[in-house]
Amino acid sequence: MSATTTRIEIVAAMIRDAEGRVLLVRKRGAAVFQQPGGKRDPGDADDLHTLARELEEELGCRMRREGARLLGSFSAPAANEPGCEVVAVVYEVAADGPFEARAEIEALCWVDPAQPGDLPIARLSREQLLPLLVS
Ligand SMILES: Nc1nc2c([nH]c(=O)n2[C@@H]2O[C@H](COP(=O)(O)OP(=O)(O)OP(=O)(O)O)[C@@H](O)[C@H]2O)c(=O)[nH]1
Repeated sequence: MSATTTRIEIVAAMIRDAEGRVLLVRKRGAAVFQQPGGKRDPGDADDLHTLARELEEELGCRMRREGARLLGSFSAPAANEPGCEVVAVVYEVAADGPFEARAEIEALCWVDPAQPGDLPIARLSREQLLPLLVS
């Protein structure tokens, strides 16, 4: 990416179920699935606050701050904004469901990180985040 590439900075979540599958979401009108999360708001106290707010808005679930694990910062070409780069601070977190598609989320799915198959998945998730969970 060049120095002039527009960066989209987000906080993103890896949420796993009892079988180890990872929760992905697809925004309305988008072609690919990606991690739940989103951009920071000025009123957010910290990144976990951003994440809890986004997860509640998008999925109606309650994130647990305790046990949150910072996985790192990752970047890739943005899924929905041509020519932009997404830079994501990513946490593995637990959340209490039920999980349902809300607000701008049209669909959600649980994916085996070792075998995502041919589901359309954003590059950040497919190339960098899902592989972190494969031992
Ligand atoms: N949330 C999220 N965004 C991602 C991921 N991968 C990726 O390329 N992106 C890009 O980053 C953009 C972030 O926008 P967003 O829609 O999640 O942010 P937001 O909820 O704050 O939206 P808003 O701008 O409508 O308030 C997405 O449109 C997408 O192009 C990902 O794993 N999670």
